[in-house]
Amino acid sequence: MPVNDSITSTDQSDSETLPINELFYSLQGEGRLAGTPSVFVRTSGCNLRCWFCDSYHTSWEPVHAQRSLDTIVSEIQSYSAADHVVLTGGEPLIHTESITLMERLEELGYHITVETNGTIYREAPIDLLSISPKLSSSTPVSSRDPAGNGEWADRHEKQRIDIDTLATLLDAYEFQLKFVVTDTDDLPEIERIIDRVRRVTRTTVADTDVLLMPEGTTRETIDERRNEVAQLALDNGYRYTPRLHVDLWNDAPGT
Ligand SMILES: C[S@@+](CC[C@H](N)C(=O)[O-])C[C@H]1O[C@@H](n2cnc3c(N)ncnc32)[C@H](O)[C@@H]1O
Ligand SMILES: Nc1nc2[nH]cc(C(=O)O)c2c(=O)[nH]1
Ligand code: SF4
Ligand SMILES: [Mg+2]
Repeated sequence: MPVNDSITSTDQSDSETLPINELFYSLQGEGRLAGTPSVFVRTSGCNLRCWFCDSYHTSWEPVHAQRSLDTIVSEIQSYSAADHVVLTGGEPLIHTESITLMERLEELGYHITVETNGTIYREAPIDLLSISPKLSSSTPVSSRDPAGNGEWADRHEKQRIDIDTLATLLDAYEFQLKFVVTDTDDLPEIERIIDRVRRVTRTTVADTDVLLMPEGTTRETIDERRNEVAQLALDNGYRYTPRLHVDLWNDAPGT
């Protein structure tokens, strides 16, 4: 439990709401905080449509209940062992109300990680920005479209990488760059993106700030892919990140 959890907010946020797909307590499964007990708040709605999106009901078919920030904060506090919150989605930074939520959580002393696709800049009290820039292998071309016939492909392709926004985010926050790897062929594009960002940002992007994560939502898929992704990390000096939640709980909901 955060130390200053007795502070109550006096702002006008009681009337603000966010579309919430799910809220649950789990171990952070990905990235440099993997293994950390955390409350996950998953907003609904996304500006992209990755064909492999593991949160289908926030992107392709968004379903949600609008929930007041008060009830979201209360439910987070009900997990009394947690002092880390992960705000994810969908794309949490499409919602301005996400900022108010983070301001309230900061007042309460929580460590805040935001999982984002890196296409939107917002000023907010973020402790770790976990950016997952999307590669061309994420584009929902007709042969890989889970919901139609490639109707989203052009829009996704145009919006998935914005180097200036990425650089602005890296300059503003403690970050990790977490790439979803479907195949070893993804490597040249990852290198190009890092190279382009390094030319624009004022921050140093170390190779160990770059995390390679196997694509997959089930143990079977991760089993097939983890060794080649680990080898890519070894060969190039990048980090490998597991998907601990998949190892532990496979594709069970709320994990
Ligand atoms: C559902 S996204 C939500 C946050 C944000 N929209 C984003 O993409 O970063 C959460 C994390 O899951 C990753 N992800 C989504 N589908 C995946 C899959 N099939 N395999 C591996 N990682 C996946 C994303 O790249 C991101 O790091
Ligand atoms: N355990 C667990 N860790 C995660 N790290 C990032 C997640 C996400 O969906 O953003 C996630 C998730 O869905 N579950
Ligand atoms: S950007 Fe994130 S939430 Fe949106 S479709 Fe891709 S993986 Fe899913
Ligand atoms: Mg997930």
